[in-house]
Amino acid sequence: MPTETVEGILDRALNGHELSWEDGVRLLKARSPDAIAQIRSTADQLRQQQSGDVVTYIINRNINFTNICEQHCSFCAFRRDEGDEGAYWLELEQLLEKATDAVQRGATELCMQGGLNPKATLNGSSLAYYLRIVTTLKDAFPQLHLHAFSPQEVQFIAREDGLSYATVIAALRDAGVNSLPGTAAEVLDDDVRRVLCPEKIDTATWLEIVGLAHQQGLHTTSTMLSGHIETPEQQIRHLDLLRSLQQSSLEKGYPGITEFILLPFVGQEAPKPLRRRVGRDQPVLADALLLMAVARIFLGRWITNHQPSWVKLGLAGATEALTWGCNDIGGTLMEEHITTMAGAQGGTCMEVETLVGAIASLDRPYRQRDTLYGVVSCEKG
Ligand SMILES: C[S@@+](CC[C@H](N)C(=O)[O-])C[C@H]1O[C@@H](n2cnc3c(N)ncnc32)[C@H](O)[C@@H]1O
Ligand SMILES: Nc1c(NC[C@H](O)[C@H](O)[C@H](O)CO)[nH]c(=O)[nH]c1=O
Ligand SMILES: N[C@@H](Cc1ccc(O)cc1)C(=O)O
Ligand code: SF4
Repeated sequence: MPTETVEGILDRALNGHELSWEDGVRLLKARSPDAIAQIRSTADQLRQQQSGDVVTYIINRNINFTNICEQHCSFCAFRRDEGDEGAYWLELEQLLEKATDAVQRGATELCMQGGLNPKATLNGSSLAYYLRIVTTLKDAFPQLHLHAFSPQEVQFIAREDGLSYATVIAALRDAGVNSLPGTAAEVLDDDVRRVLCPEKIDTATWLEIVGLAHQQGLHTTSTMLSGHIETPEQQIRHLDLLRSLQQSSLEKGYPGITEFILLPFVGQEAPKPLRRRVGRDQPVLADALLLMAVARIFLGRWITNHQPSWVKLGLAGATEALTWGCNDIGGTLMEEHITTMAGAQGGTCMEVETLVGAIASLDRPYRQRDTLYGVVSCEKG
């Protein structure tokens, strides 16, 4: 059978057909400027059909409560051993101060994740320690959305305390966690994971924990760490797994994945072996843009919110991504450590005026959203 043209594949996508893995790989391997322009234009049309012209943003704050981590992911410049220079572990009062400041600045969300610190326990329990963080913040700010703890952190707590994933997720939820970040996905391919994050949960476990979070009534986001050793085939396999997981969660009437965020690898200060192997310090914008466009086309109606990372691509790069299928510019973040420590150039904080200015520069309307893409009322409180 002759291979279908890129145009043929894009036509099918525009007509609402689901693309196969082969179709996706074909698109990602396109090299001619014409084909790439067609992919961009299709992603932009689908963005328009699926989420309209409005570009959303969120007022949120990152809090990374510790960088002490027992794992050694080969891309991670954030982690430290206890006692290392730069190792930190925030007290509850410091978390409360940061949350108070965030609320005063209009935040609706705290995005919280950290290192995997076996000493972070309360009465010998890792879960009790995490629950105390959650209840402390929620008691002070019940209205604040806690978007917290990656599937890897859920597995860490479960392992430390000998509990099931479902028990951990339910306890976090009952204490006030409102949704889970879909980090630790990296590339959902166990060959890639053996090199990138050999100590992390495997592909099946990531999918299991995110599926369980949905089953327990929590939305999650989804991410991909791109631009290191992975192949186009592995990138599409990752998107395919996200799409199937979303189909299965929504079919059962569970909440699902709210958005897809591409996280291009920043190598500058990353540990030397991977940095040398990848051979570049900053992401290649053109590669990230093409992948974001293909993600919009491939995920189709199943995941309709797409966010670039201004931390990793810079605000100009993230703004350009809004014309390659993205419909959200992300959060104000207020602070960012993980990729900034890896040498990211995009900055650590954005003012609302800066984000909406970037959106307006494309003549697109903007709107503040909450974590689940709901409307945030204009009243300031
Ligand atoms: C640092 S972890 C924090 C939560 C938890 N320790 C975990 O690994 O799930 C959050 C995510 O940051 C991203 N990240 C870390 N280092 C990065 C780098 N050098 N470039 C781009 N993204 C990075 C990875 O995708 C990782 O899953
Ligand atoms: N928090 C980081 C993001 N994006 C996440 C959003 O800000 C937000 O938490 C999510 O959309 C849920 O509402 N992207 C990064 O590259 N780095 C971050 O630290
Ligand atoms: N994935 C997180 C955001 C995030 C991404 C990259 C990071 O380094 C940190 C946080 C989310 O779901 O919102
Ligand atoms: S990515 Fe997360 S688990 Fe891996 S070393 Fe960094 S902080 Fe630890």
